[in-house]
Amino acid sequence: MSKSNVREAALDALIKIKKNQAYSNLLLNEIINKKNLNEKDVPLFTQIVYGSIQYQRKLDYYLEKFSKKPLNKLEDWVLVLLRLSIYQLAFLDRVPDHAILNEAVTIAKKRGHKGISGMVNGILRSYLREGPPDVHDIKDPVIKLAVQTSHPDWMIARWVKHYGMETAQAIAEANNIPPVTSVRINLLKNSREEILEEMEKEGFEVELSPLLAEALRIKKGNAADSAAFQQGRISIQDEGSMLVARALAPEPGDKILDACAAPGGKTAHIAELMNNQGSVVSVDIHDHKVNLINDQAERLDLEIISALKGDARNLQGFDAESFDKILVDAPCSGLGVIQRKPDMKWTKNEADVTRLAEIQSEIIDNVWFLLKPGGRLIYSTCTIDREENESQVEKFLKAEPDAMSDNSLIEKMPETIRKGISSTSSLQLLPGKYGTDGFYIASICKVKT
Ligand SMILES: C[S@@+](CC[C@H](N)C(=O)[O-])C[C@H]1O[C@@H](n2cnc3c(N)ncnc32)[C@H](O)[C@@H]1O
Repeated sequence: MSKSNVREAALDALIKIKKNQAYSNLLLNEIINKKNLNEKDVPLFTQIVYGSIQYQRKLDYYLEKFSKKPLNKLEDWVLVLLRLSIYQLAFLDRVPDHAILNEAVTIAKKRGHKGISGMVNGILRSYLREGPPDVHDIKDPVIKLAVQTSHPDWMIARWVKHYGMETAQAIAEANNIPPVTSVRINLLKNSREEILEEMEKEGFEVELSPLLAEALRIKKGNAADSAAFQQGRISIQDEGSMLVARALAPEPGDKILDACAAPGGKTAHIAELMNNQGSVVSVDIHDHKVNLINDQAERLDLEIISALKGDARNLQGFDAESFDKILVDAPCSGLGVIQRKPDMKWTKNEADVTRLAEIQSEIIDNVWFLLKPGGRLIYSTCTIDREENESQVEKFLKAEPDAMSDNSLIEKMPETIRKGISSTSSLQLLPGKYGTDGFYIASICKVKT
């Protein structure tokens, strides 16, 4: 397959992603198969698609300088074609500039009228002649950082407000670095050393996790292809996510409620830590997602998990004070996982944060009565927004007379992380800091009255 076909495939993928408002590996695989892309072309295809989304804001800043029409007046496919072409010119050096320009013009001729191919030609030629506009010319520091690191202004403005300029910059820069892939060892089936040795023999490059005794970091290779994954002896999971089950500290024989459980990553980890003894009731609001929890449980041979459909804002059929520990891994804006899902920068907005914060608060309020006195509730999200995190927990603690922050959380966290946090009952992992996703974890206990 020629490189131009790879670019057409990337164009189709980006148009679909724009239309569906979601980047997904499933969609990329579908296009790879449909377009019959060779294995050797897949990395370039993926890089063009991923990079054009990741750097969209910066690419638009470049395009705005050379386009006579405002970008929102261009047809979707034309804007996408311009973005992917500028992305290659600005960020990739393995294809010569003239080839990128010629192919963009050929695609524009094939899909549109002469005026469009002329416009594409003009914009790209001007970019090549004059080079990208200097981001340093932007006066407003928030907008400058937003363009430099390719984020929406509102997101950067919130991080500056919540964390200050320096940390906001570190977060935004970390979002453009490839994420760490880690796997969780099913310690009921094998030791970490056994898996390390086995995966290395299979050709993977693997490292011990500096944070968790049940985790490995995968430096090279797709862990889903390993025998250990296919035989239910490991799971692919971020280490930040693993720390949530550690914070819950489940013990064999416990009765646990996982109130927002699908696809079941944390549920499965909890059941493994319980040595498959006791019970984990795993609820999710979506029917099809409940099946995913069952699939996990079956794949890993975890028999103590009961998955069911339910709305955690109004759970029926359980006795009050019947659970030893509750996990609320709440639906959230996901702003801690932009490294993995760059499309979220363009699909989420501030209203989503506020809407989700309301749901989160309803969920904690409504599951609280199910916790035994002396029990603990872990509230976690994969976002870094204070409205969904600290503010949520503060509000809950104020409203519930029998709720108290649980200062034993810190003892359950790895030494490296302990050193870097000021609270003993909650922590905010920021992207890039420990090689994890951005996660918030808070521990709340129910006082015995
Ligand atoms: C962050 S995800 C949970 C991830 C999961 N804990 C894991 O580790 O695999 C949040 C989940 O909450 C579910 N959800 C959203 N609203 C809910 C509600 N009102 N009641 C129960 N589940 C809900 C979503 O379907 C989604 O699967």
